[in-house]
Amino acid sequence: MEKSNGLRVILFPLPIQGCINPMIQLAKILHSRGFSITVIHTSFNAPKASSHPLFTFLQIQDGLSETETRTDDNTQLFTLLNRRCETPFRDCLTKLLQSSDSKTEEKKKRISCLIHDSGWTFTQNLDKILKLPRLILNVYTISYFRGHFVLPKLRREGYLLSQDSELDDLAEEFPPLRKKDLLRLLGEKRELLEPYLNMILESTKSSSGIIFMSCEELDQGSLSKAREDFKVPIFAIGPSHSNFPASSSSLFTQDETCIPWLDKQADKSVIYASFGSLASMTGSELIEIAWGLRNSDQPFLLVVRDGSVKGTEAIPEEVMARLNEKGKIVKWAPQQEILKHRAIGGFLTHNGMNSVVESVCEGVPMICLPFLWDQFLYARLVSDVWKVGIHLEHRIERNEIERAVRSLLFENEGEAIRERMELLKEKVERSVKQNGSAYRSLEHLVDHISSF
Ligand SMILES: Cc1cn([C@H]2C[C@H](O)[C@@H](COP(=O)(O)OP(=O)(O)O[C@H]3O[C@H](CO)[C@@H](O)[C@H](O)[C@H]3O)O2)c(=O)[nH]c1=O
Ligand SMILES: C[C@@H](CO)CCNc1ncnc2nc[nH]c12
Repeated sequence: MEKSNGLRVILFPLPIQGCINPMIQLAKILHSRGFSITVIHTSFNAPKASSHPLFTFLQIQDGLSETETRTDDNTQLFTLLNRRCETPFRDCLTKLLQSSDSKTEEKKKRISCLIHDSGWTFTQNLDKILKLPRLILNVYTISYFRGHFVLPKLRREGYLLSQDSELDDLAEEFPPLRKKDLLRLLGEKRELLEPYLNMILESTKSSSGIIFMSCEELDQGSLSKAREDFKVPIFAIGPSHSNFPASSSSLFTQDETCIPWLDKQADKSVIYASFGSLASMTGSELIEIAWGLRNSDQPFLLVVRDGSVKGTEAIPEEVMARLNEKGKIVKWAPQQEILKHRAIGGFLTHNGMNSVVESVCEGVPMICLPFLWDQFLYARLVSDVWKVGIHLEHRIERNEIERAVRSLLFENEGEAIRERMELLKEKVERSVKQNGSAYRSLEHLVDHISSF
């Protein structure tokens, strides 16, 4: 760890697991470069301060009620958060800026900038008052971020298909999505999509720079295009999961019995299945997934997050007994440790950004079952572009899942996928190592922040 460089950075994550993890990771990276870190966070989904004794945490009151947090319209949730947080955030930051002029040793560190999730849009209203450089942390791939601004237009025009046969075709409007993916994406409940995306675009363009946790190796061609689009400095600092694990920022309690259970399994034999912190499914979909895994006759570790199954359908006891012969079902798992484990042979995933990147960094091939939003795009990157996974094509059926597991573990297709995954993993590793493209981008970011 380098010693302090006398500068403090203020971080402001969006309060969902998939956004907290990359922000805490960024905090660890910047801290290792000598920056002091203050994290401002909402009371909703507050990160555990005690897991990060080196950082300062400040909580603001978002005033969200239980029911307001339990919506299936994510855009609505983020819009509401933006409305509720503007005043408490401004007050909190103003106080901080004032006290950093004071003389105590710790507070003397100069606040150099604010880095917030791209989903916070009210912050641009404060630029004039606070006069603090503002950078955006973007948790998407560059390709998704650039591409997704077209969604409101497609929605307005009523993106439709005339022929069933077109469903598998590439969606020219937003490659590498296929038309069927785009239909699913546009079908999501998102009442406030257009105004929200407009505000994200404005806030991004008026920022002092954008940070992506992706890199050129994962986002071929998009980086130069994004520089043209947004006209602000862009830093693609890459995923550095091996140096800075994300699991310490978990909002849920991890089931620690997973690792001893994995220790008893053969090399590359286990399918790990998990679907992130937002996706939900019906009880019968869960049962199809569980039977698909069970019928493959391979050991499996399945995460069923509390609240992720719609309705009250629990897995019937006699089914549970059959599942337990081969599998282990937990509520939340130490995912990164699991993906690192020699016993893991594949990852049945919803393709959230963090899960995909963690899987690539550990070289674990995937079976793709995206549920929403950006997940559809990463699933196509995995299956159609990088070719390091098998896509279930949105069919949640036990036979399909069983077949995918067998192909991945025992057939030529799986062998080829594993070879390509090994190459992709090495490429990304090289990128974050000294003189790699992501490494150099991080150096530029550190210089940029230090220059304010
Ligand atoms: C289910 C489960 C997850 N995790 C960790 C792994 C990941 O770092 C993190 C989940 O992040 P993701 O894989 O991106 O998934 P999720 O939480 O759904 O992420 C949301 O945010 C992501 C980033 O915006 C989006 O790409 C997703 O579409 C969106 O749903 O939580 C665990 O450590 N244990 C678990 O059991
Ligand atoms: C507000 C954005 C950053 O610009 C958070 C990223 N994650 C997400 N953003 C919007 N809708 C989502 N549905 C699931 N995850 C989502």
